[in-house]
Amino acid sequence: MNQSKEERILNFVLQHAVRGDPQSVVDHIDKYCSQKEWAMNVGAEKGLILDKTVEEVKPSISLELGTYCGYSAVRIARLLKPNAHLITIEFNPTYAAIAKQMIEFAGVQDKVKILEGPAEEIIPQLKKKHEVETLDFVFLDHWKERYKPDTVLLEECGLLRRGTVLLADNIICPGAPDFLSYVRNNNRFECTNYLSHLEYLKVEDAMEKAVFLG
Ligand SMILES: Cn1cnc(CNC(=O)c2cc(-c3ccc(F)cc3)cc(O)c2O)c1
Ligand SMILES: [Mg+2]
Repeated sequence: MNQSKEERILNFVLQHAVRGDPQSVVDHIDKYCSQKEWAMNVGAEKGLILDKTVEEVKPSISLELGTYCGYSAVRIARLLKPNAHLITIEFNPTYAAIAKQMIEFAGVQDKVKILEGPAEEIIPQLKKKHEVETLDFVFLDHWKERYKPDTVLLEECGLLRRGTVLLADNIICPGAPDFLSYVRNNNRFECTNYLSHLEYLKVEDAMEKAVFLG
């Protein structure tokens, strides 16, 4: 049976990256996806914006929406302080299985919990089932039309606190217009735009940081 693109990315990492070295895993995914096959990882350029935000927030508990192959989960986990954790939600079971192997190869499995299913079903379970109080950092990188409804759901579930930082990928391409107008016109969010480029291409893209003011 033919391999999927995501399996080819994973196999390239398993064969060429250094086991237990998250930076090596990130670098090899970027090498494969820039030279062989494009894939929707946040990539190195926007990845630096993600890194700077994680380093600034120093989150104890982070949530990622949209795991895909685990690139940004590994990217975030490599910067987390001891005893800090990342919960990452992936709807697609095939992607989740690839990401699990990627995260384990990188050696960050003790910092990352992958939850499979629709974010709108899992978010309401985070407090009771996954012992989350409030979130320090949220990276939105799943279906773009879900950014706004899932942000509203996070607030309704009491998962945001004063200072919770949301960082959203793909604000220009593919775009998340309803999310952007929601957070920018809502006086309970302080927004900052970071102009960048779509992963592995010269196409313009941007990330939006939205700090919840409580
Ligand atoms: C199927 N699926 C499972 N998860 C998701 C959520 N992610 C995206 O949709 C996504 C898409 C693109 C993109 C695709 C085609 C194109 F021409 C330009 C950009 C880039 C990204 O960084 C993304 O995060 C989609
Ligand atoms: Mg993205």
